[in-house]
Amino acid sequence: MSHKIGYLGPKGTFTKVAVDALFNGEKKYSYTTIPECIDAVDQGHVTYAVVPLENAIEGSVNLTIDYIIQKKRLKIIGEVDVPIRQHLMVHLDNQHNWKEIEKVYSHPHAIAQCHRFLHAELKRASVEYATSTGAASQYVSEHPELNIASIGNHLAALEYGLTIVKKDIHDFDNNHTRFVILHKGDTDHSPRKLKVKGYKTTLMITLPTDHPGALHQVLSAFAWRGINLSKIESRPMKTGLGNYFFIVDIEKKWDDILIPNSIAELEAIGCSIEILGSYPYYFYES
Ligand SMILES: O=C(O)C(=O)Cc1ccccc1
Repeated sequence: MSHKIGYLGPKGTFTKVAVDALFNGEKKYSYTTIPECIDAVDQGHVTYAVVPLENAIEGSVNLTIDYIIQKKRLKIIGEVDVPIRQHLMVHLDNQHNWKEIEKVYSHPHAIAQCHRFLHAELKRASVEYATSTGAASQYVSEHPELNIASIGNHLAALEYGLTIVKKDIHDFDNNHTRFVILHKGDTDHSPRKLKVKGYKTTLMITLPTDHPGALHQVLSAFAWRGINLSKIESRPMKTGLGNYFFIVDIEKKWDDILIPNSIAELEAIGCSIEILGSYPYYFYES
């Protein structure tokens, strides 16, 4: 059976690279923004959505985390970590005057990954944020009369017929992004192309306000059970300055003993816990 999969599009985005690596022969639907992708799963227009979650240089994609948390019925059911190479591209008509580019278009994370390059080589250019690197590249292809460039991957250049004028402009070599598959509920029937590398469980933990040392107790509940954490991050609750929740990634598949017991221990001190998913992460192969 073929499934419908939504992704952050249009053509030529990094998310499209991730979705093509994960799924074979499924129907893929492009959405312009991350919230639109997530809504499409929530409302049943697609069965799965693939969205970026975290970048090695820029950190979390807050829009994704905050929006998943609002739509708590969705679960993370898989993850792939994709290497990210950023290139500067222009319309063919502008390939010889790219050093005089006036505006650079891209997704905010792509811009953030190339700050040093932009500061050193394109000081006079202003930055224009787009919903994705694909959307930025499409805009550049449609406006040959403007002296503008986009930042994106080589597929975007191919898809939109743009010329890459400077390759590998990301500031740090080890540039990777985690993409996650979201689904309503835990049952997952779609076949994946990639081999499983390991398992993670992602929790959202809200601390009690009247309990000194609560974060320390959260960490020790996992530590004394020998459970490894691969990420801990605080996000504002949006209820006032100083109110946070924590996103914790555990390097472990859901089990019937260790994880439930650590959660019970944390609930006993007044923490509230949401399970955002317990899922395999895959080896990336292009
Ligand atoms: O805009 C894209 O192509 C995306 O898929 C989001 C993104 C942007 C920068 C790095 C990784 C993912």
